[in-house]
Amino acid sequence: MLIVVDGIDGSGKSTLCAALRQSVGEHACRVVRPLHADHRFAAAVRDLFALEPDFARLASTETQRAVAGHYIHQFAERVARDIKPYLSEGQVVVSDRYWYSLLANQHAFGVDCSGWIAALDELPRPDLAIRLTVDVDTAIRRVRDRGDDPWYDASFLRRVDNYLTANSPDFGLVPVDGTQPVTELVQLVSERIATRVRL
Ligand SMILES: Nc1ncnc2c1ncn2[C@@H]1O[C@H](COP(=O)(O)OP(=O)(O)OP(=O)(O)O)[C@@H](O)[C@H]1O
Ligand SMILES: Cc1cn([C@H]2C[C@H](O)[C@@H](COP(=O)(O)O)O2)c(=O)[nH]c1=O
Repeated sequence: MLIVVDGIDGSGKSTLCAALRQSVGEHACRVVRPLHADHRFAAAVRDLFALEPDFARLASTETQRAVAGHYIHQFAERVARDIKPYLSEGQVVVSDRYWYSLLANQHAFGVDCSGWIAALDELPRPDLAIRLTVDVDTAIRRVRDRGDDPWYDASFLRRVDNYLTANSPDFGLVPVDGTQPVTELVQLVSERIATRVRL
């Protein structure tokens, strides 16, 4: 079974994924982060931001398209390596992000990746995909309280959020209030999983 937890940075994805693994049982459940950025690559991208503060506005450049292509190919490779074999073994795989937020991030940079959707839709379809909803200011405050210095600003995250909100029905992403206590989120997701298993 494939469970996807998506949402903007700071929405609580990693926290919920870890709690779900505890709830399902560590032996039967894997948490994967197929979009987690390669540190050297991410550092190089951040250097570009430092050199050119308007980088996000130069999104239609070949550089940003190349970054998008890198993330999409890396994602497909990680799905093949870290998700598919474990689904075949009957494990529960909980994916922290899926291609939904990948496309949302590219959209926020101004790169239209809608041409990729048909190919991405060939990858394993989640049995349940939720989008944790948290307002952008709360999300950024959470990231800072966590001790991180976000590389994006509120307007970037708002563009990501708007894309995810607008495309949730088409992507089959179920919105879930991410400000609820983690214990309640785990219970809610577990109930939805049970419903689907019965179907
Ligand atoms: N339901 C919640 N209520 C209150 N605080 C939460 C909740 N879930 C997570 N947090 C806190 O918010 C912060 C961000 O959570 P987390 O790291 O899980 O978000 P994330 O969506 O995985 O972020 P990123 O995409 O940046 O990795 C953490 O400090 C976490 O403890
Ligand atoms: C720097 C940078 C990042 N992204 C995307 C790639 C991923 O979807 C997220 C980062 O995910 P993480 O779990 O927080 O590591 O951001 C991008 O599309 N373009 C970029 O330049």
